[in-house]
Order: sequence, then C-alpha cells, then structure tokens
Amino acid sequence: MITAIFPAAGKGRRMGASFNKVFAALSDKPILIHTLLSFSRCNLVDNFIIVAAPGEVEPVSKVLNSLPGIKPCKVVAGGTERQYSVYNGLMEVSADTDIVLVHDAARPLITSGVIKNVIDEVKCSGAAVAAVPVTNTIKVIGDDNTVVNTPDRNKLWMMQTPQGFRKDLLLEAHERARLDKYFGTDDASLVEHIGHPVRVVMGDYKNIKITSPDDLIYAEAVLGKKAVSKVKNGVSVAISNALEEMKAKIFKTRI
Ligand SMILES: Nc1ccn([C@@H]2O[C@H](COP(=O)(O)OP(=O)(O)OP(=O)(O)O)[C@@H](O)[C@H]2O)c(=O)n1
Ligand SMILES: C[C@](O)(CO)[C@H](O)COP(=O)(O)O
Repeated sequence: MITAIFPAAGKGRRMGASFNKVFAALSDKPILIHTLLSFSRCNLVDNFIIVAAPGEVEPVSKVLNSLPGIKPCKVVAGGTERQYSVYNGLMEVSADTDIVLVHDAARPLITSGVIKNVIDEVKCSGAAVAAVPVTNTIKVIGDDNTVVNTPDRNKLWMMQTPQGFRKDLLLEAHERARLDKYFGTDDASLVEHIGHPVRVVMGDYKNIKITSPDDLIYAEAVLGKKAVSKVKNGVSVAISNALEEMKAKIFKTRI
C-alpha cells in the first residue's frame, strides 16, 4: 500500500498573500486541488494524507471529501515547520502502508511519470527523490560575498518532491531527527542523517514549487490548454464552486 503525505500547512510568506498560498487560485482552481487531482490520476497511490494548518483542518476536510475526481483524504493538523508537519502526517499513516511519498502541496504541476519514477526506485532501494540537474553555474560564497569555489555542475541537482521512502525508514529518520534536534529542508536530508543512501531519479523542470507570484504566472502558462479542456467536461465547475466555498470558510476573517 502506498500513502502520499501532502504538507500544506505553510504560511506562504514569500507569496505575499494574506492567506496560505496553497489555496490561491491557479487557472481555474486552488493550487492544492491541482496537486491532489494530479495524484488522483496516478493509480499507483492508494491513500492521501493532507497536513493543513490547525485552523484549516475542518473546512479543508469538508471541501476535499466532497470534490469529484479526488481520492478520499485524511486531513490532519501540521506544525510550525515543514518537518513537523510531515511528522504529524506520518503519525497517521495506516499500518498496511509500506511506502510513503511526501509531496509539497505547493507543487501542482507534478505528473504521473515522475511519481512512477520515484515509486519504482523506492521499491528497489528504499529511498528516492525526484530532482533535476542544475542549469546554471553555482558558486559557494563566503561571508564577504567573495566566491569561495565553483562546484562541478555535473554533480549538482535541484531537489523536488515527491520524495519516497519505505515507511519504516522514514519513521526512523524522523524519530532520530527529533532526538538529535536535526533539521533538514527536505525529508531526504533526514534519511541521509541516519546514513541510508538516497537515490535521485529524474523529476521535471516544470514541477516547480509555487513560492512567489512569478511562479503562478509560469504555472498558468504551463497549464494553459489543460485548464480549458477540463472546463469542458464539467469537473471544473464543481471545483470552482468548492474553491469559493473554501475561500469563504477559511478566509472570511482574513481577506
Ligand atoms: N510549517 C509548515 C511549512 C510548510 N509546509 C508546507 O511545505 C510545503 C513547502 O513549503 P514552502 O514552499 O516553504 O511553503 P511556505 O512555508 O508556505 O512558504 P514560505 O516559506 O514562503 O512562508 C508547502 O506545501 C507548505 O504548505 C507545511 O506543511 N508546514
Ligand atoms: C522539500 C523541498 O521542496 C525540496 O526542494 C523544499 O526544500 C521545501 O521548500 P523550502 O522552500 O525549502 O521550505
């Protein structure tokens, strides 16, 4: 059994909106809905756990479980850091799950092909992360802004999600990180911290994390045609209505 955990409990500060960016509209529906629909189209994943901000758990749960085309979701409360949010999600994974995927709710352009790449490698080696080779020259900079060195570009990859692991391995890594007070910006770092090899598989340059308003413009352009075809089959109408409902419930005091 394969379970996907979607950390969605961030603040989206770099987006500069007055609300959590995962509810921001991208084309015809919220970012979070795009992400969940993409995973719902991939028949390799069995269960979804969405980690929402504590005050957003109830409305998100109600809206998600009434939407067409999205697999049934469990919604749990997140923490103050992404790592804590993932841990809270992990605590809710069912006993019959053997593989866990962690995917940023803020990466809506994920494809079934990349999800499959990650799952295939987890089945072989236990830990896999989607990533892409860097396309710019990277330099390490010292305190005074002077270049320290220029690492070999052929060895530099940008990490994405999904990141997938055997459940027991990811649990051990998170428990150890808590004991050691170790923080990583992704789940693979925690697995590296316990000394288990993590394999990199091909991601997709389009699989961006929506971080700033410019990313929304790029994502809109990528989705362009797809969004139009979805409107035709009527699914988007239900989702647009759900977006309005979600906005009204979650943001009525904050917009
Ligand atoms: N305490 C947190 C922080 C982040 N996330 C989630 O982790 C993903 C990646 O985080 P990031 O893009 O850094 O999101 P934010 O923390 O929302 O953004 P910012 O750093 O700009 O505030 C997002 O889907 C976000 O919702 C989470 O579940 N819990
Ligand atoms: C996990 C991650 O998506 C890998 O790129 C990323 O590290 C999380 O986002 P953040 O911007 O570093 O919080």
